[in-house]
Amino acid sequence: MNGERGSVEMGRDGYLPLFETKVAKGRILYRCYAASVFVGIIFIWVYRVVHFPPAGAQLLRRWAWMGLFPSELLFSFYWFLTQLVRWSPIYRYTFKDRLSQRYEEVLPGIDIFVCTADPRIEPPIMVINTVLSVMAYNYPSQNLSVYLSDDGGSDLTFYALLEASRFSKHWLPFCRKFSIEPRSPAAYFSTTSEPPDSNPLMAQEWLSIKELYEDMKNRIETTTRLGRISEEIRKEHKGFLEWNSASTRHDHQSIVQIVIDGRDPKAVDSEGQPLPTLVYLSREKRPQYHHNFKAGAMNALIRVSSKISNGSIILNVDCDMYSNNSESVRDALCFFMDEEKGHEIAYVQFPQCYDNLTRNDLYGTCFRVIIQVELPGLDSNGGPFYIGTGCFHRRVALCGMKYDKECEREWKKENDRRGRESASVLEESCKVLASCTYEENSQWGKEMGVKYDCAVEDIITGFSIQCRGWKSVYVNPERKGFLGVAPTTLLQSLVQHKRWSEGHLQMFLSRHCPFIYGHKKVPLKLQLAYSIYNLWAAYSLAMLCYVAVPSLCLLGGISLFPEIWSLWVLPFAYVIIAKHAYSLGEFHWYGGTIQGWWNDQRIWMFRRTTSYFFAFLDTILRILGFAETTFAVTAKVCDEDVSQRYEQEIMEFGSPSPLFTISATLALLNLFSFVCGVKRVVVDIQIKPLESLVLQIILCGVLVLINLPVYQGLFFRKDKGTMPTSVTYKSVSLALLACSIALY
Ligand SMILES: O=c1ccn([C@@H]2O[C@H](COP(=O)(O)OP(=O)(O)O[C@H]3O[C@H](CO)[C@@H](O)[C@H](O)[C@H]3O)[C@@H](O)[C@H]2O)c(=O)[nH]1
Ligand SMILES: [Mn+2]
Repeated sequence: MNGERGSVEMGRDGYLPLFETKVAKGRILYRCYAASVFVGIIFIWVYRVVHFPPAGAQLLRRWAWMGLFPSELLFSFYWFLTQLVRWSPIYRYTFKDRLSQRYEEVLPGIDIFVCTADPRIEPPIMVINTVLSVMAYNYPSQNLSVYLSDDGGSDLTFYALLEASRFSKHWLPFCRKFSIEPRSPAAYFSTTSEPPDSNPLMAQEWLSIKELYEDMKNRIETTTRLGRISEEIRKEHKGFLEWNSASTRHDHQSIVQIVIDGRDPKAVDSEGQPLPTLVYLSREKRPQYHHNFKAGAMNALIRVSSKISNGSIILNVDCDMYSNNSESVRDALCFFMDEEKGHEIAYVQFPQCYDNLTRNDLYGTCFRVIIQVELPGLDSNGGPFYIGTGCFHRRVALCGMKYDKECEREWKKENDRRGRESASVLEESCKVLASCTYEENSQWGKEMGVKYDCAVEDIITGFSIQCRGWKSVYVNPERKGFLGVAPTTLLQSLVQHKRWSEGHLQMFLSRHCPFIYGHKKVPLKLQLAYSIYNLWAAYSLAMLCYVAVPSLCLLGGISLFPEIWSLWVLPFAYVIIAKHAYSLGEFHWYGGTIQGWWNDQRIWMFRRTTSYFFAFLDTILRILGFAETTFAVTAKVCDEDVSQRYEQEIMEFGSPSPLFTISATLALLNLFSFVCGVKRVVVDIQIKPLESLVLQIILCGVLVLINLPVYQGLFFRKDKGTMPTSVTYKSVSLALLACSIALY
């Protein structure tokens, strides 16, 4: 995987940098390939122009041509952009031993934000596992503060956090003593299910800590199932008084509870070592105020934390993204504290990885190629984007400050930042900072903090930081920094992509468009790289055209591609084969299976024809004022049988959704066309027209192959995850309708 180490950067004047950057190898070969494909693409364009059906020709054929050609142009543009990020990817490596030699005594304060929104689909036990994993970083506890933002405003989550604070007194020493990984108890006990025999001392403690954990887990899960906090528990902490009978998720005052006050000399673990500060925050919610989803939560966190601990580095994780590597903080600091380049870095992004992936990754969630090629490519083009989780920020940059060469950070002054106010006074004053009215007539959500009014608040925020002159870096250490929960059903995955592609398109069409907002502020190649993702939704039209038009024309015997014996076939064949062979090679090189690649192709087709298409429509509607930005939170739990099918890599349809109707209709349409095309070959044996339809028959055949799971879901499966009958009826009728229109 790390075969791509190229030139090594050396420090000048004996100065040893805290990180190094290596350029990917084998680029010459790659560039030759890219150039040859490019030539092929040009030939395809020429073919399309030269063979444009003349005015007298079939009208349908002209129309189809006018659909295909722009689609091909769009695909070519997309291909061109994706080559830009492959041109010279770079990889970063850190020197943590140098960091601790130079800076161990003056390490900066780190504030860690964990966001949760709904205790039903983000179970409190999962949330606190993430909290515990970040409390247990290999980092001085007095410099670490963990904030849990609960947009669900749930006393169940608060209760779980209290339990976690007690458990942490034993968990943190255990992690420290035996240097275990990962430090989320759930993840640790699932990877290490037996006490290690090699170390009898550890085995003893392992058993007792496991028992403590299981007890806590049972208590939390019982309470969560019950759905309310018993009177006895209520008496245990003053915090519960913040919930009264009138408060609901969408209507309650701000709640700030400093569960562990790191300044308190009594806040120590079972070995007398200090504990990190731990804060529960649920910002005020009122029906008449828009809460701006996760962006709103982040901004409340930024303000509240500035009052309590004011760490100069902020780490932000989603509630399912536990820390899988206790060294990540130090990895990130190697960038920020590097004497030569550190002062210009605004954020350090880790990839978003998952711990519940199956071997062939049916829903293509792991983004293998994006994580291992495109993000390193973005890094070399001007900096990766901020992807909302697993990202370390410099506080001032996140708050809206412009990069300024003059203002290099003095890390040494950081440590005497703590105020003397008591915890309860702090709690009261923080409530104001987390209130609905605080942001009225302010720059929050605009020039300060995380930006509002975009479904991908993270991307747009990161981009504006880059436009203010800051750099960002991407780091993907051997041991993954963070692991989360990937969606386990097709619908969840498609809905997530709808949100993303919609947000991206929204960004492209807003004043934050990379080409406008970024003009002269970031390199052109970075603007182009953002457009790859910004235009996801727009490519849906090209894809829809390509999966429907040639098949429909096949039914009517209308030819859209060169005859099989013509030389014009060559560029088509070359481009298609070379592109896919390369993509398969790339996928495999970075550890994917062949089946995984095939699944990936399928899911991209689904996304483009459904999620991105709906995102496109919704964006247009929103611009016209008919729809609002929403944020459908991805579920992190599912039923037993759903998760079993997920493990077996059986595609989950289950619930009726217009997204499924589209993909099923397209799948059936291709099936009918393919059958009809093959019938022409076998029964009619008309050689001449056949020759001009061969490419269409092949295309259609490939589409049928890739859609096999859809036919299974429509007709052959009996389990609960099959296609709902309503979808089957709708799609069959729609496909038949389309076919009959094409035939007559
Ligand atoms: O009103 C809200 C909605 C969501 N969240 C939290 O935001 C996080 C991300 O939500 P999730 O449903 O898991 O979305 P994903 O699609 O997995 O999230 C990715 O994409 C989002 C933007 O679309 C980013 O905000 C996320 O950080 C990024 O991981 C979760 O921790 C939620 O609890 C809130 O705090 N408040
Ligand atoms: Mn998520």
